[in-house]
Amino acid sequence: MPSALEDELFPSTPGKFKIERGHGMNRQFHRCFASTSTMFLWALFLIALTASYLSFQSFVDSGSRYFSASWGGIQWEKQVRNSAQIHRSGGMAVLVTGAAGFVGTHVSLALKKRGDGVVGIDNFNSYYDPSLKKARRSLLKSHGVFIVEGDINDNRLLDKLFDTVAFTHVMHLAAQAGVRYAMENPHSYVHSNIAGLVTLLEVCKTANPQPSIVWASSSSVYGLNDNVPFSESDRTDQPASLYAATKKAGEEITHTYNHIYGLSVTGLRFFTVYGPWGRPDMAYFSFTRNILQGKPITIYRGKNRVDLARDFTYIDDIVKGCLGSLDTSGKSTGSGGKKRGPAPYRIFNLGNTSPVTVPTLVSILERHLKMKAKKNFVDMPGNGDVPFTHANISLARREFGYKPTTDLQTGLKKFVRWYLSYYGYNHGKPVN
Ligand SMILES: O=C(O)[C@H]1O[C@H](OP(=O)(O)OP(=O)(O)OC[C@H]2O[C@@H](n3ccc(=O)[nH]c3=O)[C@H](O)[C@@H]2O)[C@H](O)[C@@H](O)[C@H]1O
Repeated sequence: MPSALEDELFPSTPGKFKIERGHGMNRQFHRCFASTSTMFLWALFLIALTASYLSFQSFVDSGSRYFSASWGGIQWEKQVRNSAQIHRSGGMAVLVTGAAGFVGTHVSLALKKRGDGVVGIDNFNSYYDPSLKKARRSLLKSHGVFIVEGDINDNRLLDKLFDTVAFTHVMHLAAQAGVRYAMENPHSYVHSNIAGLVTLLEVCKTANPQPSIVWASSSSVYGLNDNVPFSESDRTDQPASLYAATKKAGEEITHTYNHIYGLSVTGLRFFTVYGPWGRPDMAYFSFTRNILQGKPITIYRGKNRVDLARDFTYIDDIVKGCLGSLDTSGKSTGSGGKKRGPAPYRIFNLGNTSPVTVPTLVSILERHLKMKAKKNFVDMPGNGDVPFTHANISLARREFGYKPTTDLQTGLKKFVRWYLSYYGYNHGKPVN
């Protein structure tokens, strides 16, 4: 015989109540009460079931994150320590964020070649083809540089890295780059350029000893400034894109950490960096790809059909600027999260000082590729672009002898040579 409760919870047929259970007000009331409590118990049961499913799911998620973490363990620590070994007297141990990126790869290589210790960190995101980032990683690996796969928002990983190596410097190049993409995916800029930066600074501030920090700001912070050439003292409170706004915010945020915690900080305003192993999202790179594939390219034009111009800067010059900044960065003064005295806070333009228009860039590429571009000229859409950039580099020259030596013609020649060999072209034709 089923109990009364069982009977209520699991009525054998829905019509059963009507037929078997009584008549009159009392019965009606009982029936109503019984069905309400049944529903209530069912609801409780379902809630409990959902809650246990969700907590199981989160256990599985965190468990798999833990077990599939691509960092940690004795072997991993050994790789990190080996990569960080210094092979010259007075050398530095540098943590390079965004090491599988364009600038990150070149800077890591240059540091390693002169005997500094280098450990990279990169999240290998898919903003552009991750296979290019993996190829850069292989290049670095062949020179003894180890890149940890992880995100700068992961403070446990950063803490672990600082526990493993007493980094003297951080070269912070990890960022969400690209001016126009900010309209498509604004949150990725906040995630990397703001939240990631703060996570990194929090770890650096408590590290003992504190490292000196050199990081990538951008020429885009000048925004609508029209003082030419752009000097570090010019106004930077009129950003034209969210990308620029996050880089400007980075300058303010790093200033705060310098002021409160005594971190030595140098911000570098890069001017449209180009060269071998570059970024496929940038104009010179995507133009090259399209010209070779016979596809049209879009060339933006400013107000009154004025050509846009950029102070294109070759990667080797930028690398010299980065190394010069690291070498002259001065020490952080804090320890255990406390400031012990004032520390350097610096900002430098790293540009080329000779702006070139975008149509001229295209004609140089046509010459090197020996192919004509199919050009579509369109009015510059309101997507964050600025009409021109032009760097005054006298501060960097004075401070660490920064002197760019590669003009666009020469730099693009080197880029095209790399492009053709990397993507397997022979005399302009793809090699199968
Ligand atoms: O100095 C910086 O701080 C930034 O430099 C770079 O931004 P930009 O100077 O905008 O470079 P890039 O995209 O190559 O466009 C170059 C020119 O081609 C024009 N452009 C672009 C695309 C296109 O299809 N057509 C076109 O005319 C375009 O209008 C522009 O005039 C970095 O990407 C950025 O991450 C940041 O580091």
